Amino acid sequence: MAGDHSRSLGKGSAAPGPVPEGVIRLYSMRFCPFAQRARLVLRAKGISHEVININLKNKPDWFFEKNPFGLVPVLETSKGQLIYESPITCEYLDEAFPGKKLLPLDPYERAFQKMLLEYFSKLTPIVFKYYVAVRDGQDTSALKAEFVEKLGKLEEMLSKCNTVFFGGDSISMFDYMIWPWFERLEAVQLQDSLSHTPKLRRWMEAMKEDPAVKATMTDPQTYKGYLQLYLKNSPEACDYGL
Ligand SMILES: N[C@@H](CCC(=O)N[C@@H](CSCC(=O)c1ccc([N+](=O)[O-])cc1)C(=O)NCC(=O)O)C(=O)O
Repeated sequence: MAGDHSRSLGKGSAAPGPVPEGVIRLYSMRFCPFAQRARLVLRAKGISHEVININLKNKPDWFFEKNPFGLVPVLETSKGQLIYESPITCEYLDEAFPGKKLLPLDPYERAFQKMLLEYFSKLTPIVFKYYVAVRDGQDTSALKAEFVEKLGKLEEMLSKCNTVFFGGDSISMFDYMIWPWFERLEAVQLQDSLSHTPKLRRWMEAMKEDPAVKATMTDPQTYKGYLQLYLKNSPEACDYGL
């Protein structure tokens, strides 16, 4: 069965067959933060799954039949149903499978997590832009200031929660939704942005203890190696380190 660390499928590869009964398939890429969201939820809920990695710099034609936008993550069920867009894949997994519910059951708490996620979605492009600017030797001070300011608001939100995690004293969906970007801060040289956010630092330490987080963790050096190739559009990027 294809796993999290399998080589990616590229142009010319045979399309995978139907998904076996009792399993869900994730189309992923080892270094994608959006796909990592789905991998975290699959692990946290103990869902039996297989992973097919896609070479995003040399995509197979058949992949566009899985997602017309050609992006990972995508879920495929044994009934041939396809689900994409990372928050939608994660909510689907939470609803369709038994076990611990990661989204709160209370309608306001659910809405709160979704509002936080909407806010967080404004931070993710800055991380990527910052890394590109560093690589190109550009002045990064404005991007850094914008990131620090937005992180400060997230710190305030966590402070108001008055708990270790955003949804209480145990991990919930929003924590998993944002973790992949925190894991990459060192690789993109933004870790010092956390110097004025003690609550977020404590949250990160607590996150690192979670089994799903541990199982999907990649070291900063490997991320750096991947990002350098990805930004050069190298077809080797997605298989970096294998
Ligand atoms: N809304 C979608 C977005 C999904 C998405 O964009 N996926 C990238 C793969 S991730 C690209 C990547 O490696 C990367 C690395 C670092 C950072 N960062 O540090 O912020 C961001 C992205 C992709 O498939 N791309 C394929 C394509 O663009 O053709 C969702 O929520 O599902």
